[in-house]
Parts: sequence; C-alpha cells; structure tokens
Amino acid sequence: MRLPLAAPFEPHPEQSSRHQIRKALRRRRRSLSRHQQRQAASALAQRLMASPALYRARHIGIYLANDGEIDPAPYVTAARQRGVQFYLPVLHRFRDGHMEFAPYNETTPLQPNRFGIPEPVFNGGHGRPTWALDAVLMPLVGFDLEGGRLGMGGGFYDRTFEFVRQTPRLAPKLIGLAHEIQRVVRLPIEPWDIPLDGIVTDQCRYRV
Ligand SMILES: Nc1nc2c(c(=O)[nH]1)N(C=O)[C@@H](CNc1ccc(C(=O)N[C@@H](CCC(=O)O)C(=O)O)cc1)CN2
Ligand SMILES: Nc1ncnc2c1ncn2[C@@H]1O[C@H](COP(=O)(O)OP(=O)(O)OP(=O)(O)O)[C@@H](O)[C@H]1O
Repeated sequence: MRLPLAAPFEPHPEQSSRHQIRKALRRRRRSLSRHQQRQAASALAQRLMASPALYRARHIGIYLANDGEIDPAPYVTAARQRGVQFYLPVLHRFRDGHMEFAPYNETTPLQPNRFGIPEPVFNGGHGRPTWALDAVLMPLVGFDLEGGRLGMGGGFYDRTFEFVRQTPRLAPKLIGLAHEIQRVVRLPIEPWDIPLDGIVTDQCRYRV
C-alpha cells in the first residue's frame, strides 16, 4: 500500500515572508536523523534512476549535501556507472553571485568555499559551459508544485540560470531535489526566480 504523502507546509500568515519560510524549512530538514537521511537518499536515487527526464542526460550538474539537504551521493555513484559525467558548482571567480560548473569524480580535489561547502579546486580550465549541461539537479530549501524554488538566499542559481529565459531551447533541464517535508503550499514568487522544470523527492517525482 502506498502511504499518503505528508501535507505540504502551510506558513502562518504572520510567518509568510521568504525569510521566515526559509528559517522554518531549514530547521525542518536539519531535524532529520541520520537514518532518515540515509533512507531518503536511497529512495531519491531510485526515483532519479527511473526518471525519463534523465534517461539520455550525459552531463549533469549536482551538489554536495549541506545543512540537511537531501543527499544525491547514492544516485551519483549509480549513474556514474552508467557513464554519466557530473559537475559541481564553484562560486565564480569574477562574476559576483554567479557560479560555474567543474567536472567532479572520486579523485577531484575539493576545498571549502566561503560558505564552508566543499567545491572543486578550479581555474576555469575544464569546466563545462552552463548551457551545455543536459540537466542541473538543484539543492533547495523549499519548493511548490508550480515550479517555485526557495534557495539559501544568495540568488546564485537564479543568476547563473537567468539565461534560460532568453534561450529556453538551449538550456539544461532544471530539476530540484528535496525531502518531501520541504514542500510548501505556495511560495511567494519574485521577478528574478527561475522556475524549476520538475522536482524529485524521496517520496515522489513531480513534473518529470
Ligand atoms: N549544497 C549546496 N551547495 C551550494 C548551494 C546550496 O544551496 N547547497 N548554493 C546555492 O546557492 C551555493 C552556495 N550558496 C549559499 C548561500 C548561503 C549559505 C549560507 O549558509 N549562509 C549562512 C550565512 C552566511 C555565511 O555563513 O557566510 C546562513 O544562511 O546561515 C550557504 C550557501 C553553491 N553551492
Ligand atoms: N538574476 C538576478 N540578478 C540580480 N540579482 C538577483 C538575481 N537573482 C537573484 N538576485 C538577488 O539575489 C538575492 C537572493 O535571491 P533569492 O532569495 O531568490 O535566492 P535563492 O533562490 O533563495 O538562493 P540560491 O539561488 O542561491 O539558492 C535577492 O536579493 C535578489 O535581489
């Protein structure tokens, strides 16, 4: 029997700003136990491996889990064996608030960025242009079923993928990864928000 999904988060009217929703949902995801995190990561891997949206993807942007984010590592290990090449975001050396994507495998040297998240040591050499990725699997703090995404508040993903507005046909599929408990009834939308094409959680695939 399929268990019903948890009800989406519905902020109280007095805690409905992006800042307050972010705070509540970061606390939620950080409160998951190691056991819950492991189960979620493995369920996520199965759903991603079964997702038609990723069948033909060969170059995929990914992230290293931080702050209670759902961990894509088991998926990365499985998909690599099928020949997928992964890329990690690196804070851009010159373009403030932007990221570039550097190749990532088991031997890639990493160093912490200014937020303490490990990223590849990268001099721009063998990066892949962002538009040439087939898909980008994005971390997020909250999501809704309209494609709304709430991130950590730096605007990094929104700036980096702003170009998809101009060239939607030459753009990677943007897929958010999350715990089901990060779903929100409806996120407030900002003009700079780049909508997600789909979301995959430990419990469900939405729009992919
Ligand atoms: N795993 C992962 N990697 C990622 C992101 C992410 O959300 N998750 N990013 C997605 O954009 C970029 C980094 N963006 C971030 C923005 C703010 C904070 C953050 O923790 N801010 C602290 C306070 C600032 C500080 O420590 O200097 C905080 O809010 O508590 C972290 C990452 C690139 N890499
Ligand atoms: N394309 C853009 N150009 C200029 N500023 C932007 C752009 N996108 C976002 N910003 C700025 O970045 C700040 C943070 O945006 P927002 O709260 O949407 O980030 P986020 O989506 O939560 O974070 P992230 O994408 O890093 O996970 C906002 O103050 C916004 O003004």
